[in-house]
Amino acid sequence: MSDMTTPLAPSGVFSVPGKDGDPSLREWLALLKPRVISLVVFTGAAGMAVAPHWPSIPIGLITILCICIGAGAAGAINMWYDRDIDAIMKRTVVRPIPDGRMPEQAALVYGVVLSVLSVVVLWLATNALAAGILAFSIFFYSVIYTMWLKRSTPQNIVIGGAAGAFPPMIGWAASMNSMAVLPVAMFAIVFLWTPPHFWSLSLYACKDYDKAGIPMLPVVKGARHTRWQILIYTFILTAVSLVPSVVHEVGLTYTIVTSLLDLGFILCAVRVLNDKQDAEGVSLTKDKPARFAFRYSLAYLFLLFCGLLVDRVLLA
Ligand code: HEM
Ligand SMILES: CC(C)=CCC/C(C)=C/CC/C(C)=C/COP(=O)(O)OP(=O)(O)O
Repeated sequence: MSDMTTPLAPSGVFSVPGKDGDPSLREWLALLKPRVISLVVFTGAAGMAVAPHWPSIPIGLITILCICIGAGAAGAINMWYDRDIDAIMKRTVVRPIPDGRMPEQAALVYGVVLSVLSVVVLWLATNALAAGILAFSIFFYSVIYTMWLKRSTPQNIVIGGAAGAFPPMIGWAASMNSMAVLPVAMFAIVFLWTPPHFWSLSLYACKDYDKAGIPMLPVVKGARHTRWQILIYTFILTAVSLVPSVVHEVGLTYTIVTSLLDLGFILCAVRVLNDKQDAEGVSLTKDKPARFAFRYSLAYLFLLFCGLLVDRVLLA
């Protein structure tokens, strides 16, 4: 267990320029966490598409681009602030800043400029509501989660998960310039999905987080506690995932697809709970059920939103 009383702060020791001169396009792209934001952007596009009225195709594309750039910019600010801990963890040491391929100030300027650009363009192209939620999500992820919660509480993900849950509301607001039950339900689904998504990964990345002094749940409360929390949140998620059906915003297709996905997620969480490897309170890094649950979480969210799209758009 780590001493959580003195969270690490960025030290400024990585202010070296890129190894081979200026960073290449590859480094600039890597700062945007492209793989992670692909799913974030998909949920945002889904929020826009399930709304009763669509914006024109150019405005729709600009909205998707702004969510993409805004989420990526928040990721760049996250990587700038986390450069000290990213240099300690095996999973993140290859990132452009700790690897010395990206000057740290350049990453910060890039993140801030792209954040402002994405919000202003979205405002001009759509409305203040959509732009305001995007601005709040960027602030929430880069300041509230990254600079505060991540290093100070094991509940970091539970609260910080809100940042990644806003894109469906941004998409809907871009289409409608108003809010409704369905986008709020989509927010709640992503919000409640985040703990089982992340805690599954944190079970097998626990040593890294411990080494970096980050109070992730398995580091502070142990693996058994985390396994129970994954199961509890999975149950809550499965209940909330059916809210769109209960409020008659979707039909049988979504309900069937989501019920099957829910069943699979519960089975994953039960397997994670029953994993005996840490019965002595020690978590090993080769946690196969947790690795599977993490991958399943990604498929779950993608397919659930596909179900929603099929139900609301194709079969409407
Ligand atoms: C605070 C909330 C979240 C945390 C702390 C979190 C954490 C993580 C971490 C640590 C990884 C591994 C990334 C890597 O190895 O570079 C990851 C992967 C991923 N996350 Fe999350 N996540 C969160 C929310 C989300 C949300 C809201 C989405 C999408 C809606 C998402 C989608 C993904 C995807 C697609 C990957 C896989 C990336 C790959 O294949 O490399 N995450 N997440
Ligand atoms: C529109 C908008 C701003 C959306 C935000 C999107 C968002 C919150 C994505 C979160 C995804 C993510 C990789 C979190 C990891 O945080 P981490 O820093 O704990 O993970 P790390 O250790 O891999 O850096």
